[in-house]
Amino acid sequence: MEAKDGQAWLGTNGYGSRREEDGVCHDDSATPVRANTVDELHSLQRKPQVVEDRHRLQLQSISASLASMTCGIGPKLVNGDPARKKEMAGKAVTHHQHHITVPTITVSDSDLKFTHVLYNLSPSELYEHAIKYEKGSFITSSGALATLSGAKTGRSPRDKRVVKDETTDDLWWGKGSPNIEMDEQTFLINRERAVDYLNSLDKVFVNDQFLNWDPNNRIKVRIISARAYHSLFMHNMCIRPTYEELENFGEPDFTIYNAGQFPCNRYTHYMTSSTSIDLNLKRREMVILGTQYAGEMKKGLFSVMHYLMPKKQILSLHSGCNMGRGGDVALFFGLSGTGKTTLSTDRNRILIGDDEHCWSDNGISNIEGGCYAKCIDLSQEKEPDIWDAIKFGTVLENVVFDEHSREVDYTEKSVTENTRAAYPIEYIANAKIPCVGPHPKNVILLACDAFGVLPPVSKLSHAQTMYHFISGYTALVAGTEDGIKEPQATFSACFGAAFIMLHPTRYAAMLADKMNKHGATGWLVNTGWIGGSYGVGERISLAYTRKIIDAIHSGELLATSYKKTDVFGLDIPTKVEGVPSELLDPINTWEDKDSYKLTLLKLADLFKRNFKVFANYKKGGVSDLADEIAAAGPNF
Ligand SMILES: Nc1ncnc2c1ncn2[C@@H]1O[C@H](COP(=O)(O)OP(=O)(O)O)[C@@H](O)[C@H]1O
Ligand SMILES: C=C(OP(=O)(O)O)C(=O)O
Ligand SMILES: [Ca+2]
Ligand SMILES: [Mn+2]
Repeated sequence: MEAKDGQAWLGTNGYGSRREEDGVCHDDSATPVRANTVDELHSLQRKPQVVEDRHRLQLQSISASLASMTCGIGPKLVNGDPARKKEMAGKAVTHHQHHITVPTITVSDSDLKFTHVLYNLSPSELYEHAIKYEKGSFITSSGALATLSGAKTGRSPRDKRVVKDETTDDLWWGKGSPNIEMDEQTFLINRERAVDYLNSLDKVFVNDQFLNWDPNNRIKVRIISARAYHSLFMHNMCIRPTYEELENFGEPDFTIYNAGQFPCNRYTHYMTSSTSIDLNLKRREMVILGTQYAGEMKKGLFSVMHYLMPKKQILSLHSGCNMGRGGDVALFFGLSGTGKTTLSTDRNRILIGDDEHCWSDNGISNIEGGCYAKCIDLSQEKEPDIWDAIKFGTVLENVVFDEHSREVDYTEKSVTENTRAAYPIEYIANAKIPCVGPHPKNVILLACDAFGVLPPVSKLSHAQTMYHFISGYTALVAGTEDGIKEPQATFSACFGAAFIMLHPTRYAAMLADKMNKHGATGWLVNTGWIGGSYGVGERISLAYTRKIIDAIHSGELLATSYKKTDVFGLDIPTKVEGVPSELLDPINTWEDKDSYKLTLLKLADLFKRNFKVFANYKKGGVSDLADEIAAAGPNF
């Protein structure tokens, strides 16, 4: 390129302000930076945090949390990133080097080291830690943080243990219960293992946050973990304190020690694998060993709420919740994968929460501050709001993406089918903040029936609502890798047997009472198969299910005409706006009518057998209703 052309080019590309009178190019159009070295320049970039006494108090409180049970004194803690220490060396900037030391006679090497505390970091800081130190962390094309949860890509309910002592006598123990017992001593052994592991690290992440948007029944939780992924996940999923709230946080009501990278010791009593999730309600602590699946923390805290809230006559619910513009609230119960998150996230309604709620005398409140959506086969067209929520700050677990463009392929199951996105609830455009609402008008029970015999929608009597709530049915198709399989029926009491702490009838009695008092209507919606079981039929389209849900919300379905089905005795509408009427009765969509009847009876039999244990249960407060509820199940 010739000089002349070069000058002409210079003059038109935006650098026109360069002075060239003396023939020399001066690069002085802007004020120069006040720095003599690159390091000095970099130190200008970040505004230091103001040192306050609260840092010292927080460190003391965290040190107490991390104290070993045997020596009773917490580790030496330093606020801030260990990597910044070297950078700051020899500088006057000591704001990140606040530490606490307890005068002791050092008897072990671990007393000589410092552990850095990364306290309530921002998403930006957590991204940087994840990307720098945690293999498998990447920024996707939409700005989300892609992470890997390691060997476990789902929860491990068989490894959950609950300490049995005088405070937990009234829990649900024994057959069918999710609460596998453990003694206090074993809990302390696992706790010590987790604490030693965390203290052996250079740095730990600490989140101090809240649960429950009902200000009168809010609890303070502390999560101590070793991964930025875990800290960002909980930042998104719990309620984020304001600066002032954090300043006055004080001591937590409940603490999680997440040492998920480190296994439990299989020689320890009660251990049946290298994973253990241990809940101690008296100590108000949970220990996680041997699993990095982040959902374990979220659902672990949910178990705690299932214990604490009913004590205050507040019903804890494994349900999604949204509200119409006119203030009508709907609950969506259902087991994993049945549509709580998908259907509570609705363009035309305000989202209160996707998974965990409380129903008190004042109405509904979300327990969490975020949502945890399944991402498998996610599409922008079908689920635009969830799609748009997957942006900077969102944790994307176990997804597969293009190495170069970082576009996520949501159809890809090579890591797991349980791919997930965790995002703060305000990432959904029409979220209700604070996440509270009035008493529900509709209670929708979701079942993904892969047998394809339950109607797409039925209106439930009061007794039927209780029957199906206690049954907690869904049927999914087991692992895809072994080819086509029979649908697997699952019955999970209260649509959340893995999380409830008291006998199911206790929650059912409260639900019956509240629905009665506030005049809520129960519905059963099958988000699963039509036209045959898995392998023959197909899953009902999300578009049709949304039409059905719209008709429930609008009141259209209360006004329409109904007919009763055989066997299950369900009332099904003859017409739903926007849904072909022949779909509404499953017998119409099955080509092989004999096979339909056999499958229907088979499912009814599974329901009957499952319900036997509850039919005779007289202890929980619904005993007077027991016969009526049992009679509301299938008859054949
Ligand atoms: N008709 C339907 N209704 C609801 N969800 C459906 C339907 N068809 C397919 N799906 C898919 O099923 C999954 C439901 O999962 P999700 O809403 O996360 O369940 P939950 O929150 O109850 O665990 C989503 O991936 C959704 O796209
Ligand atoms: C996070 C979970 O909940 P869900 O699938 O109901 O969203 C889970 O069961 O691990
Ligand atoms: Ca969900
Ligand atoms: Mn859920």
